[in-house]
Amino acid sequence: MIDTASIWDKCLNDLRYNVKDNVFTMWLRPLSAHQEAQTLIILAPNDYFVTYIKKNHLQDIQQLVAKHSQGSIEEVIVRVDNADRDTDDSSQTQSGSLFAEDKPSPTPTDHKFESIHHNNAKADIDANMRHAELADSADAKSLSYLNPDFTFETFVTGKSNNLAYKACYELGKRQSKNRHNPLFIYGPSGLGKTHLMHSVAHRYLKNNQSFYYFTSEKFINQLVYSLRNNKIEDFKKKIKKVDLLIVDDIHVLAGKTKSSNEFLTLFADFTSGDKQLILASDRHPSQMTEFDERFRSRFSWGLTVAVDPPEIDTRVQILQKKAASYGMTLPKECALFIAQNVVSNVRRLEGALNQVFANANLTGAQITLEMVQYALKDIVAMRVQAVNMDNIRKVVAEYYDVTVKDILGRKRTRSIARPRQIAMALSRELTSDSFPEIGQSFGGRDHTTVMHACDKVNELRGADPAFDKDYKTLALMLQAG
Ligand SMILES: Nc1ncnc2c1ncn2[C@@H]1O[C@H](COP(=O)(O)OP(=O)(O)OP(=O)(O)O)[C@@H](O)[C@H]1O
Repeated sequence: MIDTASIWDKCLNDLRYNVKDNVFTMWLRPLSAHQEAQTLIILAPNDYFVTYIKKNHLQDIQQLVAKHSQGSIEEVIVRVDNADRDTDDSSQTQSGSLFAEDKPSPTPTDHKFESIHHNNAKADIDANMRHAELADSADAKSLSYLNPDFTFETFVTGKSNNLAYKACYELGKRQSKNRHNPLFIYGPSGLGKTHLMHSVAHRYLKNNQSFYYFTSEKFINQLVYSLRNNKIEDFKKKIKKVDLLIVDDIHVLAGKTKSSNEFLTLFADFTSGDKQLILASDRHPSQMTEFDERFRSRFSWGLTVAVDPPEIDTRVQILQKKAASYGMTLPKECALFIAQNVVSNVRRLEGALNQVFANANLTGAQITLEMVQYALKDIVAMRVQAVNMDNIRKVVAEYYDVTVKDILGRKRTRSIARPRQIAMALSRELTSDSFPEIGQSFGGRDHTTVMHACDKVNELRGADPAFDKDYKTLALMLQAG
């Protein structure tokens, strides 16, 4: 029999490579595990950890446990480590069987997390039902999990992702005339490609249409398994029955000749008639040079859409929407601070938000700008960004929704002149530059203009608490950078 410590070590080792370092350090390393009969019990420090692990990592853990225990463990349970507690309150157990339906359990003590837990439990059951429904018509093991939270309703749109959103939304309509086939979505990691594709799949489910969602890795594994067991035709027949085929991370197929050739045969089926194909990749088809021309040209047959890193206001909206979905309130200045410091990846944005909530829950602190700044000090420290006048102008411009060009320009309307004065005052406070140097850097202005700006800002800070708060927020943001 394989011993528990070695199973758990192997799982942790795999998880370390699958998640970001800060997620691993914060959420996974503190877990421990022991075995009771065929059950692996994972112990977490508190209720919030249990909820978080169940929501974000339990499925991966279940798969890894199945792999490393070679089937000797049938169930994984996550529960609070009661070693330090007087009572063994088994009501705090949350479980997820490897093969059967999850068993939702009573909630943690903090009422704010009650709603998260209930939503998750319901979502997990829904997701398992979807799994079960699909398992009737196809091999359940080949199906990736359809994330119940990845829907159009939870997706925040902005300039960076609008086209991709609209293209997917059209596909989700049963009778859409604006279908492009294949739809190819590309962009860097963590920007919502999978979220959008799952959203389409949810709509297909709602319309009683069938689909297959594969990551390329799963597709390859399934293919290899089918080839080894002489079941390749059955496998393809099953896939061809569905209305929609989604293949995530298609770039992973590069260099896998057998798998990519089999994929091409499916490609033909899904880009004709009423069927639909959606592909996602980290780069544009023209940059997929590891694939030969046959693939690259086919990938671009339909519509190719990019998802780019979201703009600051979209990042703020994403944070506030996620916070609301947890039943939490995130003050605007806190959302701005996080969005300012986590710029290019929504997954990391979520990580930062989770870190804030975990911190608030563990310490009982209220969520204020100072608290957020403290909770994210490591993330902020990593963002090495000197406080200089260019940066100050950029941050102030974003905050007040004007452009850097406006700040450097000559317009005197208050909506522009005020941010300009604030940027000058911040430059004076946060850099060692002199009045004349600041004036020079702000479009060649005289030093007296800068002195006047600093006086004005000081006066307004004394007279208007809201103005003072904005100024402090900006100073904090800049210093944190
Ligand atoms: N515009 C958005 N609105 C709400 N949530 C978003 C948005 N963009 C991304 N997310 C969230 O960010 C996380 C990462 O998104 P997702 O997994 O879809 O990224 P991806 O582009 O597929 O990344 P990868 O290429 O690494 O698989 C998810 O939790 C998703 O819900």
